[in-house]
Amino acid sequence: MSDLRIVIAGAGGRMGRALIKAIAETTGLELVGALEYSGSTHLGEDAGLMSGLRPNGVTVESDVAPTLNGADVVVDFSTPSATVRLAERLAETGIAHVIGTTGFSNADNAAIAAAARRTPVMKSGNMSLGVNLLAALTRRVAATLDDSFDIEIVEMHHNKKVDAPSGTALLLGEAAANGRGRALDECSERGRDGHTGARKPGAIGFASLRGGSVVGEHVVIFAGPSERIELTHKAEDRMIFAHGALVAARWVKGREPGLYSMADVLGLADF
Ligand SMILES: NC(=O)C1=CN([C@@H]2O[C@H](COP(=O)(O)OP(=O)(O)OC[C@H]3O[C@@H](n4cnc5c(N)ncnc54)[C@H](OP(=O)(O)O)[C@@H]3O)[C@@H](O)[C@H]2O)C=CC1
Ligand SMILES: O=C(O)C1=N[C@H](C(=O)O)C[C@H](O)C1
Repeated sequence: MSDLRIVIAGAGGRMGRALIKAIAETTGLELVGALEYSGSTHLGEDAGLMSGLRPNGVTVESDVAPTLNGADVVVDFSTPSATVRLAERLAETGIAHVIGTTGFSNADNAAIAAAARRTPVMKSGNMSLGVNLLAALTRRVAATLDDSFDIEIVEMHHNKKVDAPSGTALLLGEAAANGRGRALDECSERGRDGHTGARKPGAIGFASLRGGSVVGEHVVIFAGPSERIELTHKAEDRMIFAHGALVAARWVKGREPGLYSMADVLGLADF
């Protein structure tokens, strides 16, 4: 008997398959649907077999409406445009939405916030406990040190990642900006190249490296006069994101409509 009926969106991707495995390993969770886009080569496959498991009788589909039938929550690690479309559909149904997708534009974020006025949405650029604790620490350190400590965020990911900076780097940047009492949009410096001029005081800089099979590494650097603090997180297995997303799925079911973060789920909002 399951207590949570889950649909995975982006089912054929690296995270989709990790989530299908994590659901199979977790008591009380049931996979009731697996969504992919209409041109996907995975359509019609058994979701268990696709994920390296035994067949589970759930077929990968592109048709959203029947797949949602009876679901409590959709866990979505797909693409920004697919996630925004799904958020609009879920707002009509009241089914909860856990969003791990990254790479959203400001317009995408506004559309998701609008959907969250009608259904509960938990959205985070990183679902791991470690990164969300790192974000809380980053906010505290940024608030403690003044602008004589420059903040730079460096991330490295595998060579298949399509967005930069990573969602996690942006989450850490938001935390740092929040600690300094600023909006990230007003102080972020991205993609430096050529004659950039000296660094602006109070800026938050981002650098992205891509290569090999790196699951995800983030360093927040506070570079001051003659000393430097570096806060680091290294993800060694993407199952940490899958397990975090499933904790969020249990937490978000039955909440009031609203846009929640992983800090809410983990009780770190006032850390
Ligand atoms: N928040 C977090 O903790 C984490 C977030 N992520 C983010 O999750 C997202 C997915 O990552 P990852 O699994 O590595 O990437 P993948 O490219 O492996 O997976 C994305 C999947 O979504 C599919 N897809 C494309 N369009 C649609 C659609 N319209 N409906 C449903 N599925 C669709 C893709 O199909 P196809 O390949 O055929 O195009 C693919 O199977 C990224 O944005 C990534 O940054 C990743 C890890 C952790
Ligand atoms: O694409 C990935 O792989 C990851 N994406 C997320 C991000 O953009 O930060 C989370 C994690 O670092 C892995």
